Amino acid sequence: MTNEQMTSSETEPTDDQTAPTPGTDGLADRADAGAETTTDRTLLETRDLNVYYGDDRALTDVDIEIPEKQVTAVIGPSGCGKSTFLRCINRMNDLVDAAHVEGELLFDGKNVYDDDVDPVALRRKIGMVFQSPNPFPKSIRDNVAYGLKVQGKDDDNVDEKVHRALERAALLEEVEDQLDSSGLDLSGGQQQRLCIARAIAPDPDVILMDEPASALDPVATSKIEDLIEDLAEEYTVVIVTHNMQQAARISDKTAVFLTGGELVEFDDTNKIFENPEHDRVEDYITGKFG
Ligand SMILES: Nc1ncnc2c1ncn2[C@@H]1O[C@H](COP(=O)(O)OP(=O)(O)OP(=O)(O)O)[C@@H](O)[C@H]1O
Repeated sequence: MTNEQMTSSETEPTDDQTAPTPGTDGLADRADAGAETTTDRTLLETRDLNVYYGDDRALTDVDIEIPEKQVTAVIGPSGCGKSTFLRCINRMNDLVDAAHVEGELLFDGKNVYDDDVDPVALRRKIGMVFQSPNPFPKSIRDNVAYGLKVQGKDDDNVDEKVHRALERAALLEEVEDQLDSSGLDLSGGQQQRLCIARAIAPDPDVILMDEPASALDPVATSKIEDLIEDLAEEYTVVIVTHNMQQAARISDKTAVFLTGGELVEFDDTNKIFENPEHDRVEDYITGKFG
């Protein structure tokens, strides 16, 4: 297992994890830099981003500016590159041998593909939640504490941080009396909120979500949607969804990718759904294809 693989949030922790030395990850510490809450400040930006799997291009010349502390939805038909785009943001595509990235992806002005950026540190600042809830076969407490342990912050405050993350993920009330029970004993919706708590425990700036509610029933989905809207007060959220109603309900901005990995339109969600610029986007939104 490589160092990179160890800290992808899907991966089981091991005993030999070491925390990277602060200040050597190539990334600025936004908290220390005194970053303030803003609404339209760009936090993530791509310039001419192209991604290939072998010779096949999955993303084509993508230029986008994703604002801080808002929900950006990424929609489009199957195979248009939504997940590929998401995985570029925290360099999860590094783990795919065939993947090759060209162009720039700036996080707070820094190209995450620069040689001096540590992808492990990057993934702590840009956390990820996957389609199927994937808690570790460990206690609820240890699932949430996992991110802190990897970060070398397994200190006296760990319980307080676990509580805070569970509260932030709207799960604390339901599990407060069973923190030592297995995370796998929770319902699907609770497991997904546990995974969200695990992602936010290290206090990231960005949370990437790849269809986080697609495996859940309507009640659990609704809770996750409420939570996502809430999280955007504190975090920048980028969510891939197949569900256009969900994108319309919870996002501030929507990016529409179409076949060939082309970003065809990116705008305020209301504009995309009520009056898109491009006929192809309108056709997609109105269900004429995809
Ligand atoms: N690991 C991989 N190896 C080779 N090709 C891949 C890999 N992952 C994705 N692709 C290809 O890249 C293109 C974009 O895939 P991606 O999964 O990003 O699309 P998507 O829009 O997220 O699709 P879906 O909505 O079906 O999940 C597709 O043609 C897909 O077959």
